[in-house]
Amino acid sequence: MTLTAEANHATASDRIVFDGIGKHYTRDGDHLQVLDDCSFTVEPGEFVSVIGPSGCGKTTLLNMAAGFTSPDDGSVRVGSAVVDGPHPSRGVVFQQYAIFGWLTVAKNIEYGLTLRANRRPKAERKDVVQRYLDLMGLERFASAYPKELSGGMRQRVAIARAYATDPRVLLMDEPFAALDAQTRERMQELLHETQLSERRTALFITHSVEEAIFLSNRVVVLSARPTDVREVVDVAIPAPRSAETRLSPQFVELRRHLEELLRSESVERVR
Ligand SMILES: Nc1ncnc2c1ncn2[C@@H]1O[C@H](COP(=O)(O)OP(=O)(O)OP(=O)(O)O)[C@@H](O)[C@H]1O
Repeated sequence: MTLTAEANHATASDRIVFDGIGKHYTRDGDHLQVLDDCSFTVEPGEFVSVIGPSGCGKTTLLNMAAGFTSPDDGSVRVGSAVVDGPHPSRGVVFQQYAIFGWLTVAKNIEYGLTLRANRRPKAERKDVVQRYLDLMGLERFASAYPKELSGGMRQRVAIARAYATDPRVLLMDEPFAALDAQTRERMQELLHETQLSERRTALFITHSVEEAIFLSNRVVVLSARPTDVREVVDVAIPAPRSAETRLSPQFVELRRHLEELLRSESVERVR
């Protein structure tokens, strides 16, 4: 099996297009041009990671797709619609555990399905919650509260909650950055397995080259600021991927190539 974008859920209306994005911030009265004519596409059902030098604007791009911030130039489109604000059709997972401490695991997963914009009948909600408890290995923790869970488990709840609302696209901003190395690898494997069964259109921000390769169909490498796309790399490694995949010559060669690209961008920046 390959990790191609033959979508289960995804349709052409789930394509994410970053088209000629420009964005600046004003800091201490100075103009900081972060993004400059940055363009790339996430095809329906595709999992795309974005990597780039520190501070190059990765989170800014994800926030634009989420509708939390808008570009100065260009546009972000999901399908034919220009993103102009948050919408439940775009699920977001952050680095911090953005789950509710006063709700059980099951209630956290169910939460989005109880909101007016996305309300489902009770029986359907129960099925959806069960499905994502199973997929994320949380069956035994359905009635636990977040404070009783490890960091990795809390992130599983956050991911399950994002999937449960059946979003057209998933936007994930370094969701595993705060986890220890072993938990992080296990989480990557879980997310990879989930992606194989769900085939959502997903945009994933990370600082980890290895994580990007392991999870993705393609990796977008951003340049140093003012940022545009330095290279888009295809990850033609068959799925399902496993711990051994990380040791394969193809994986190691891709990692070397991407690390070299990042290094050259960082060097250019400090010059
Ligand atoms: N609201 C803001 N006001 C001023 N500057 C900002 C704002 N948001 C981001 N920046 C600056 O814009 C640049 C890009 O930020 P962003 O968080 O998008 O980059 P990033 O690539 O995700 O960063 P990191 O690699 O540290 O995760 C950074 O220099 C950041 O300090």
